Formats: sequence, C-alpha cells, structure tokens
Amino acid sequence: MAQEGMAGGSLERHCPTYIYKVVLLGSTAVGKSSLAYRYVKNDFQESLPTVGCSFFTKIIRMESATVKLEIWDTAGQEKYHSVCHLYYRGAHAALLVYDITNKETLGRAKLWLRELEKEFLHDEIVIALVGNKTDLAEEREVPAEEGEEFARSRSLLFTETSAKSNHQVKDVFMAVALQLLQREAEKAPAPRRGQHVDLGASRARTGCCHV
Ligand SMILES: Nc1nc2c(ncn2[C@@H]2O[C@H](COP(=O)(O)OP(=O)(O)OP(=O)(O)O)[C@@H](O)[C@H]2O)c(=O)[nH]1
Repeated sequence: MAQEGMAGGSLERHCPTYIYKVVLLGSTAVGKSSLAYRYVKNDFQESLPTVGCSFFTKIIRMESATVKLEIWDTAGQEKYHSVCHLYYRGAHAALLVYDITNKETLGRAKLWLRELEKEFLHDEIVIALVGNKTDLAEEREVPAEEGEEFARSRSLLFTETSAKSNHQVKDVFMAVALQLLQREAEKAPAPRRGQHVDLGASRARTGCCHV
C-alpha cells in the first residue's frame, strides 16, 4: 500500500492515495509496450516485444489525491491469448489499443471489449479505446471518426496517440485516472451536514498522506 510521509506545517489536509491496476490490451505490435514506456520513462524504442506480461508503475500527484497506476502490459500475440484473462482480472481500467494504420487491429480491440464485458459489470471498469501511431498519418486505414464513433456508442473514453512522437500519451492515462477518481467520488457516501468527506475508497486499495 502506498504511504506518503508527513510534510511540515500546521495545516494538515487528508490526501488519499489510490492504487489502480490498468491493463493494456490489443493485437501484437499496435504499440502497447511503447505507450507504457513512453508514459513511464518518456522514451521510445523501436523494438520492445512483450513476452507474457510486463509491469510499470507511475505515480500521479493531484490536488485532491495521489494516484498510483500499476500498468500491466500484456503480450498481443495469439499464443498468449489464453492466459490474458489472468492479467486483466481485478483491473480497474483497460486501454484497448489499436493501430490506426491497420484496420484489423480495431476489430481485435472490439473483440477484447467483448471479453471485458463478460468479465466485468458495466461500471466496474474504466475502458479507453486508443488509436496509436498517429505519426504515420499517410498510412492511416482507420479514420479518427470511426474510432471515436465506436467509443461513443459504447461509452468508452477515446484518444488517438503516438508513442513515437509523444502525442497525447500522458493525456490518455490522465483521463483514465480522472475517471477512476470521479467514480470513487460518486461511490462515496453522501456527506452528513457539516462533515468534510474526501474522495472515498472502495474497490481501489488506498493509502494515506498528510500534506
Ligand atoms: N511509427 C510508430 N511506431 C510505433 C508507435 N508505437 C509503437 N511503434 C512501433 O510498433 C512496433 C510494435 O510496438 P510495441 O510497443 O512492441 O507493440 P506491442 O503492442 O507492445 O506488441 P506485443 O508486445 O507484440 O504485443 C515497434 O516497432 C514500435 O517501435 C508509434 O506511435 N508510431
């Protein structure tokens, strides 16, 4: 459980820490590892094939809370498909990644969505559809509107990114974190008159910090 230390000063403000599991799902070579790598290490490498699953963490400090994202990067190759459900079990959020230069990968992302819908109740998991590789605009096969329209029809977050040129990578993880926090706030019990209530903890494990 994440724990923040005490900072000096007489004014203490309760600041919870939320720990969320975020899984990256999608076909092989759509750029899942590259997105995680760009977000966590702010770097891009041409070759990062995933064997099974790799793991990254990222801490986001916000005014009302600290969010620790545990990012599970799953391998997209078919041979790993049968074990993938083990990785997304217990996830709070999923990024369904496709490659905008390969229409088939959007179809695969839709199949992942079906799998997630079997595993999770509707509001149990935050899902973002992510069209990656916008730097390859000339090779685009999936119009942005198509991804956007599909995401809207299924109430998913939607962003197009480029791990290579660092386009909207931070934004997509931030949007997920904000939606997770918003859900915490919605689930928290209504405050009694005069009572101060911070964002409540439910499914997410929480730690606590005082600043
Ligand atoms: N042009 C461009 N290439 C990218 C981008 N993101 C990833 N790539 C390249 O696409 C290839 C696959 O990227 P990975 O990050 O390994 O893809 P993955 O989805 O993790 O693949 P698996 O581990 O096989 O599931 C690599 O050659 C990357 O350099 C991007 O935004 N733009």
